[in-house]
Amino acid sequence: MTNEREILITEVALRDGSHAINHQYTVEQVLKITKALNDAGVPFIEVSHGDGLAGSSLQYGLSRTNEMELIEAAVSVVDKSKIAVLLLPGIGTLHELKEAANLGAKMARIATHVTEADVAPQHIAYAKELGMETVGFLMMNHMASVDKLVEQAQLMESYGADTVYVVDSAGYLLPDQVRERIRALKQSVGINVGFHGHNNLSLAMANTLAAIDEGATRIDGSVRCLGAGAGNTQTEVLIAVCERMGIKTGVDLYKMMDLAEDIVAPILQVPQEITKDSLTLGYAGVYSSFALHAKRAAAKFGVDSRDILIELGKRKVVGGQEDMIVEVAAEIARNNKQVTLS
Ligand SMILES: CC[C@H](O)CC(=O)C(=O)O
Ligand SMILES: [Mn+2]
Repeated sequence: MTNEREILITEVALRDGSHAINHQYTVEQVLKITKALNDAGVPFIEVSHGDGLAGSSLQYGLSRTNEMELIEAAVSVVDKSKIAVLLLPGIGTLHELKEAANLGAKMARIATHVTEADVAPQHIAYAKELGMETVGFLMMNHMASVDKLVEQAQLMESYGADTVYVVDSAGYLLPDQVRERIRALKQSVGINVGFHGHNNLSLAMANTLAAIDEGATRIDGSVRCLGAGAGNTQTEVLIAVCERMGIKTGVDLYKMMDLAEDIVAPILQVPQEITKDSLTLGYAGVYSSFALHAKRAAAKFGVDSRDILIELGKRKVVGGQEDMIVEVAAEIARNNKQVTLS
């Protein structure tokens, strides 16, 4: 790998990490974590419901605290870092985008399924109008060919996105696949290229390093790994690895380690690790945020959650189709019963 690289980290524990704690963040926790991230020098801190602005619902999980209160709290303690928000068109609307911008959010990450960038132009244009930096966040990246990805990234660029991300929502991609994708984007778009990994196959760090090596400069990390499924690339570890490799992040390693150990670890109800469910997500190519829903459906219908996830992978279910989880669980339970009876 070449040295003298510089990357800008977006910390996602206060958004993707919200999945890991059932969207139970309090204002006090957000204040403490954001202040520590700001002091450590993290450039961007994303704060939203795990499924983006307005995600709080029975379908996606109810937030304990209104996310606008969390955004306001985060903004109140930063003097260096910028607060980012995630928005999935169809879940969040221009209304929430405006509210977040009015509270002081400076970056809007507009997330679409990897083949559906064309639902984003209105949101990207409005975020720009509100003076925000914009990101086109192409989720479930493994579900499109490299050519399709390039086409969709070019659409994001044409809508005015400042950055386009390869989002490995399922933690399914292998390092060579990440390389191929980032390389193709670097050759075909003129905007920043970013990478967001999930650790379901224990490849988040390897994939992130492959992305950086191919020229990705916007990188997502999550302190103590807090994120959907097995979590994201662990920020404090990434900082240490980047220091060893001569890649500049501008983030203070000791401060990040202290934040992880003293503030974030005690919030976790269970340690963030690769469980049989998160491993199955990565193996089957399923949306990381489906893990907890599948676990609940498995308990309700008395079936193995891995069978549900494997079936969801076969059906190529995407974000927004959470209702399919219960349907699949019920179907597996019916089939199991028939086998027992026959
Ligand atoms: C539902 C939004 C999703 O969690 C966004 C994301 O982080 C991903 O696709 O990995
Ligand atoms: Mn994610």
